[in-house]
Amino acid sequence: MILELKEIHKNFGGVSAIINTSFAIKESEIFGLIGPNGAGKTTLFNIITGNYKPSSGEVFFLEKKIDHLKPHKIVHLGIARTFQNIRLFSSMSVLENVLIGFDKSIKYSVFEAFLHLGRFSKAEKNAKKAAYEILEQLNIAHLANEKATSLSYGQQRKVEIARALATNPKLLLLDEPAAGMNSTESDDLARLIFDIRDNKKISVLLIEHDMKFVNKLCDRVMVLDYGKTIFEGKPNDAVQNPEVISAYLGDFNASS
Ligand SMILES: Nc1ncnc2c1ncn2[C@@H]1O[C@H](COP(=O)(O)OP(=O)(O)OP(=O)(O)O)[C@@H](O)[C@H]1O
Repeated sequence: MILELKEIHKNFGGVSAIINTSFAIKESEIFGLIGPNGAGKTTLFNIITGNYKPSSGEVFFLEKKIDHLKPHKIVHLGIARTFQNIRLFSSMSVLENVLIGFDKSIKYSVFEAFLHLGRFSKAEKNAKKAAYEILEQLNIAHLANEKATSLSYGQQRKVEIARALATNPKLLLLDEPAAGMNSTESDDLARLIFDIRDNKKISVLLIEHDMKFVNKLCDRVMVLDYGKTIFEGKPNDAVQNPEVISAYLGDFNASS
């Protein structure tokens, strides 16, 4: 297992956002987290990335217990994420936004950086080359010098994914990656996620409301409702499960 959550509870004051949730993701799996607004999906992401501590329960990444670690340590171990609301640096170019992801792998002294010497310029050159390779894989290398926030919504989401990939993750967490995309963009994104999984052997955990996207992409899904797990299994079975339909999918089934 690449990731394992055991009996997670999370309370915010009087609100139980997550109630006794356990699940595990296998290596090279694409796993979907779905459920209505406020179900606790983003809270689970924040627990996995170390932004929230669970009230109780444990999180293991590649068999190592990580629920007590700070977010930057967890990035170093190999978990990267994107956000529901895109978080790019507006004054920076696409390339510069992606280069931020490489910080953890660049080792040089402040003195070397100041003089643009030795390891600094070598590390900088290597990081730029690797950033271009990622941008090429995502078909946005031609936009490297554009201001990140001048791009279309779909392209900005790709820049966020590029920045996450720059940290060289083993597990990628995507929070509503297809939100706001048209069907051509979301088909393109699905191909990209398959490509990341197949060629880079990165496991993917994603939150998504677009059930067609989830059906196409995910090996397994977990459905949350008010912090409780109401289903875990194949997406095709989820859409036929009565509890899932009444909690979440009524509209989806009626419209498809
Ligand atoms: N920092 C916080 N402080 C207090 N309550 C919080 C906090 N973060 C989340 N919650 C509460 O926890 C519950 C779960 O919220 P969460 O954002 O995880 O849901 P979600 O499934 O990601 O919803 P959405 O699909 O709208 O993003 C909600 O009741 C929310 O108000």
